[in-house]
Amino acid sequence: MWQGCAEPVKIPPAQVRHCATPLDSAVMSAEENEAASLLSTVQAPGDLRRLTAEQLDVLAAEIRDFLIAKVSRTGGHLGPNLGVVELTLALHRVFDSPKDRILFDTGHQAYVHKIVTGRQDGFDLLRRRGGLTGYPSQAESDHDIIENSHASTALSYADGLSKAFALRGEPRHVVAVVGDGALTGGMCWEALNNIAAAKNPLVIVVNDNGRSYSPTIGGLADHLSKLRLNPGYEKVLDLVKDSLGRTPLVGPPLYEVLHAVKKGIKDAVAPQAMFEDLGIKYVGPVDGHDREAVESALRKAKGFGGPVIVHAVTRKGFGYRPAMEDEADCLHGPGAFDIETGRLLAPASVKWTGVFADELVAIADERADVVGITAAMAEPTGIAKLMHKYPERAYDVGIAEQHAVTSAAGLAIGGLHPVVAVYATFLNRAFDQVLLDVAMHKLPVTFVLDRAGITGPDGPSHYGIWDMSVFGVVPGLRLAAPRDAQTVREELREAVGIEDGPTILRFPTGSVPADLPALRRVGGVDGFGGVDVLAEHERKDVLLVSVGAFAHMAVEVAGRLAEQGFGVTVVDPRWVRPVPVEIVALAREHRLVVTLEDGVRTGGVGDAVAKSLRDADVWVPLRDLGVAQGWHPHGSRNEILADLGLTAQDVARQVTEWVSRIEEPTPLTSAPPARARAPRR
Ligand SMILES: Cc1ncc(C[n+]2csc(CCOP(=O)(O)OP(=O)(O)O)c2C)c(N)n1
Ligand SMILES: CC(=O)[C@@H](O)[C@H](O)COP(=O)(O)O
Ligand SMILES: [Mg+2]
Repeated sequence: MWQGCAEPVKIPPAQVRHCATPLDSAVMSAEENEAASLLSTVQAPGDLRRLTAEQLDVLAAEIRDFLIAKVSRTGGHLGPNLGVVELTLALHRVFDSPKDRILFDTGHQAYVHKIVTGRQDGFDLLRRRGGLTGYPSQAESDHDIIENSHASTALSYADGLSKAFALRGEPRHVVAVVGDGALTGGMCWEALNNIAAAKNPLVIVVNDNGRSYSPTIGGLADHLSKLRLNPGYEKVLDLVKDSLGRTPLVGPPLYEVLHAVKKGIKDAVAPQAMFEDLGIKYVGPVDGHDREAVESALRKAKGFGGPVIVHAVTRKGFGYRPAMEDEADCLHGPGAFDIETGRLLAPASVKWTGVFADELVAIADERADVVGITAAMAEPTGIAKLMHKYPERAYDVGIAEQHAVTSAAGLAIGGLHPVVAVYATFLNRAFDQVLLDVAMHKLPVTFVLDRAGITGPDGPSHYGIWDMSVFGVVPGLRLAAPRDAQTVREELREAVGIEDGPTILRFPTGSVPADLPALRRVGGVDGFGGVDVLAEHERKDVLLVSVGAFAHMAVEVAGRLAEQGFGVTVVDPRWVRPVPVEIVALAREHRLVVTLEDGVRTGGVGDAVAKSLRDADVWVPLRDLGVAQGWHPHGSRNEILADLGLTAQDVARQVTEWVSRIEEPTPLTSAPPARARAPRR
């Protein structure tokens, strides 16, 4: 099985300058690059069609220079895009976008598409506020369609789009580029089943670089590697045809006989039966870095008149040695990096993920029943640390979150305690599995949601802001939001200690803040639960319920209000869903309750606390702060939080305004005051 990014295949001369030496400094500077003759002349796909083969080779090299120079500054998906330079040039030469529609699955590999569709100037602000998004964007270009960065959706879009064109009688081609990793997602197979049945013209380009982050797992990956390692069926047939064609008399009829038994030949030279048995023609495998070969395969597919797969074999990080030699993930999505070495520029720091990974391994040392599951993201989620120490107790299921959850249910039924680690946003697609396959069966499965809350550069489809609302409705599910490293360790242990239902732990992207010890803990039983008091004052004007990583901000807010004479009690519920009973008791002692969460307000912790107070007949006014419902643009995490008013300064100002509007309680000399009316929202 191919393990690295640096599989020994021929490197076209025009690309050699990035591979001459490990420290090859031939990469042009951004300024030189901008002056590059060919790249600056390409503003639309039509410009590609007037270039010669030699010019296109030089253009491919210039695009690689451009990608390395730009992404080294902004960070982004370098490896995937270096791998699709020739493929994308071929696509835009063979098909006529936007009349023909080119869809990119996941969309992280669409930088070259953006470069050749008039957006080179935007790369200085790639994934930054006001700049290009890291994925296709309809607002940026009518060449773009899928904005969702979640994998395995493109074939379903393509199925629908091709049906629409067929029904409307529009002679437009639909092309979907899907990675071998994305192909491990179940939706792809639901789509292939329908695509085969519909028989509409549809070109599926499998961009097979053998990797998601790490080498792609599973039977499909093995099948693709068999195809990769076999000479292309078409090449063999062409060879047979040529040689037989030159044989007088016997030749041509014999070729026809051979062609008639092509099934046998195919199985022999290119076992792609799986696709053909599905009713989808297969073309390839083709060297995805040989642009002319790719164009030839695409033209063949374009003219086929039905669903057809073009299997392109590429290399992630192609043409840039530090990426090709990066065993972890071929520089899949680095932050800013040094061009000479490929090493990240950001100083090392303790990340939330690392704290989780270390504690998971420590727990696994003590408990043989604890196992880990990742959906093709072992390194990014920290499961890799468990995988290295206990390879038999960590499972990479591919980009298959729904399967991951129900497989975890199976593991739990089998007597184990699975820890499923995914990014918060990706668990959305497995809601039904969490609800009915895990929770309804009261199974001990722990979900660890990394990148919870506003993440930033990846934009709205990556924001992990729905989990506390969506999973808060699951009966028997308990959800914790640690505030620092110490509470990650504590709450992870509490979670794996729960055997009668699912648990969720959620924490944001990036570096973990300093530990914030509690002044005291209220409630909690047998080492589980309890609400931590982080700050308090002799006055009890405001109960500030701070969720997870917002704790430091909340304590700063309390300090700001104390300067104005208002007393704020800051509490961290730790387990936020269901709402701890202690919160209701604490609310009774205050004049105003404010909740603060890195998640959508709708159905979030604030709404849940308000409901708890109502149910307990506690009529203290409550205001909730969190992420407004909507599609928030990309930017840095702090920029987006500031846009949402989620900064200490904004929160302090808002709380001051609210508490100032509530009359001070008058000493009880007459009938108890009428119920305080919650301020109009
Ligand atoms: C549902 C979902 N799960 C996980 C991810 C994270 N992710 C982004 S790219 C990627 C690997 C994709 O591999 P592949 O489709 O082969 O594309 P390549 O990067 O190799 O070009 C993963 C797992 C995602 N975007 N969507
Ligand atoms: C495309 C995708 O889904 C991932 O590559 C994602 O961009 C990774 O995000 P982080 O950089 O936060 O790990
Ligand atoms: Mg791949």
